[in-house]
Amino acid sequence: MGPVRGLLLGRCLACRRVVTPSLARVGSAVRLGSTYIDVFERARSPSREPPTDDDIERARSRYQSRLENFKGHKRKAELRRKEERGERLAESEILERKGCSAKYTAKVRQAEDEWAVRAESVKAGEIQNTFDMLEERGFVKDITGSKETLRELMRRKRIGAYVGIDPTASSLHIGHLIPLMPLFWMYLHGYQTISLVGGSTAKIGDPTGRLTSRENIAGADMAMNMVLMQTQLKKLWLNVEEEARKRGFEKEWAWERGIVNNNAWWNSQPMLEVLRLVGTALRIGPMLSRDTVKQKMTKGDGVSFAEFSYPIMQGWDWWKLLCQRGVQMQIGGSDQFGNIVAGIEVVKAARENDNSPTKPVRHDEFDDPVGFTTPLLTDSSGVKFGKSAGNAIWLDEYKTSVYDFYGYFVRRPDADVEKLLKYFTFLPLKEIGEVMAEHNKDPSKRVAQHRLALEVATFVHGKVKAHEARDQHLLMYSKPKLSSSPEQYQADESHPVTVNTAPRPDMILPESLLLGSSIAKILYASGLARSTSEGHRLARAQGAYIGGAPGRGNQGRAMNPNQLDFTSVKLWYPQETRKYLIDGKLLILRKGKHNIRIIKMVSDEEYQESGETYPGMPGSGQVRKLTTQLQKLKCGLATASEIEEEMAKGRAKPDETDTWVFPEEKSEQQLELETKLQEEIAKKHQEIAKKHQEEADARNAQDAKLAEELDQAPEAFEEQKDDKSST
Ligand SMILES: Nc1ncnc2c1ncn2[C@@H]1O[C@H](COP(=O)(O)OP(=O)(O)OP(=O)(O)O)[C@@H](O)[C@H]1O
Ligand SMILES: N[C@@H](Cc1ccc(O)cc1)C(=O)O
Repeated sequence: MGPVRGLLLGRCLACRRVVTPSLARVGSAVRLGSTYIDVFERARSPSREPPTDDDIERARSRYQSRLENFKGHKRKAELRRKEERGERLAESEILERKGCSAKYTAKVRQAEDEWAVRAESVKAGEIQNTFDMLEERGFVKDITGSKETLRELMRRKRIGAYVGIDPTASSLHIGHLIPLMPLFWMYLHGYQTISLVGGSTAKIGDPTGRLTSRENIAGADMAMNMVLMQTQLKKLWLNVEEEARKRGFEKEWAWERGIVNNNAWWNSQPMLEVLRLVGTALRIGPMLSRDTVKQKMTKGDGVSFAEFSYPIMQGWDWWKLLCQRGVQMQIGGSDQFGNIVAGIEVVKAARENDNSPTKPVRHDEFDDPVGFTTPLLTDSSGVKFGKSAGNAIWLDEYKTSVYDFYGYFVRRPDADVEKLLKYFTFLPLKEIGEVMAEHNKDPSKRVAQHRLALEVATFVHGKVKAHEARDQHLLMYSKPKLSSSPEQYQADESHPVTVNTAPRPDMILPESLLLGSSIAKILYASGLARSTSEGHRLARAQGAYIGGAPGRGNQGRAMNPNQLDFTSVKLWYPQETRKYLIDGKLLILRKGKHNIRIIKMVSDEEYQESGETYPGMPGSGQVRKLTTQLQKLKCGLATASEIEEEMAKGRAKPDETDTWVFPEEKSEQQLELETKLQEEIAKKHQEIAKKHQEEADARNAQDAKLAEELDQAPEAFEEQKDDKSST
């Protein structure tokens, strides 16, 4: 009350007049909250200019904010005392203490209240515990602690969870979906969820379950894998949103999903910090006795120090995610159990040794890190599906076509199909039961397999491609009964590029183009612009982006493959592009959100040998051919019909050397020339038609004249005829 009393009672907040002690005394009922009004009223004096309404309003708001400030201080002190007593602070209280905006804090508080209501409903058995749902669907194999603690934790807290994947290949595969699906389900039930791309861990390579070390991946390939994988994850997350809409999940403000790359911390991580926080606590003995280490040391090619440290790196990721995003849970395939257990040790050690005031505090067992693993998806011979085993079914349609992807699921045996429906689809269990009942009436129809294939293909590749694949399969194996009309496909295709319709992102382009041409030409060649001039416009309007930031110095230092932020493309000199090359050979361009090109630079000879061509390639012929045809037509060297015939031939059998990377996209110049040619042809046709008409008119006129003359003098006509025939 002290400082406030001084402020408020010392001076009237409206007229700024000093309030004398006697005035303050008059307001004996003066209390915080009414102070201003009382003091102000009493400060009014006929000898002074009375304050205006504006003065009063200003004073009122000044008073209000001081009051709030005061209340804030009081509240912060209260929270500090609560923390000192060792009591748990809610997330909103922590934010309040940190001085976060009142609006945001209020939202967090509301989310907490909603979660508390939900937790009570789960306790009362009105809502299913999310853990039970995951277990029912078969996602839980091993748990790191007691099942009851995990259930209770998931009931009480809107915890954060993550799944990590190393970008050691250019695509995800269906094996990855197994630990990702419970993460997606948790998102749909309101938890905070993160998918992590292990840009740094991939450089070391997880030795789990291997006898030989992973091969080093070149910087450019790693950067390409990271971009492709992040793009795929983004696509999956957007399709999860779509599933949520479809299945009636109502999205709340507190739902959180994200993709992070562990480069974000490893790129600037002092080794000393890791050694100090966790290195001192972890014991070599138990680490050496881990199965992976023992197996690889005795039966494989030995264990490098880096491989030995891999679980610590993975655990450090968890610690970082716990500090930054409150991620308390890790999910992985069953081969990850050892790494998850090691991660728990790392997190505990780091928490113990970290002295920073902002570290996540442990109050009880519900603050401990927890994890569970999912079963492994294996092929018919029991081998884990994965890139190392070489049996992966990829999510990238250019590595496994949508048709083959669909086919894989259609071929699943009857005995597995129900389990797979639970793993891979968002269908409620009741609906899965109905599908199975229908299937069991006549298993030869493979109703459940088709449903499974359609659901997964829709989730991964989008509705249009999934239905196309389904229809192709039905056509192949049974009498077609297509339920999806072509209009359905067109409806989606008429949209601009979306995650599910984006063209193939990786391509090659020759060195001479990438290092010797304007960025506008490169945008055109990569299919991101429809012409060089559109490329110009895009660059000028900064509507296209390039991966990373330029290297320093005139020569252009190769870009750091780990820094995959995007910078707006500008109209720079051709030699500037070099600065954006990753590892001297990879260029990443983007237009809009989803239209990405990962361009590998190859020598001109290599490009020529590949037989590829790109829009705007010198001598690729389209524009030249059209110009020649136009000139021929104008100079009368060819007739309109001949040109038309030639054009029709070109359409019916496209010249092999004319196959463009994105043939559906014609350049503006080409379109313009085509239009001109069409106009010219039409003009020629018109001219010919007009000439024919004139000739016909002339002939008709002559005939009419003759007929008239004949009418008048038939004999004369006969004579004329006779004359003609005699000559
Ligand atoms: N076939 C699978 N079944 C279930 N989970 C899998 C499968 N394949 C990978 N995972 C899980 O996906 C996550 C990422 O796996 P990872 O990056 O090691 O891919 P991978 O294809 O298994 O690699 P590799 O075959 O080279 O070991 C891990 O949690 C892993 O357990
Ligand atoms: N080690 C995991 C990937 C991973 C990487 C980093 C993490 O923080 C978590 C998981 C695997 O290879 O399957």
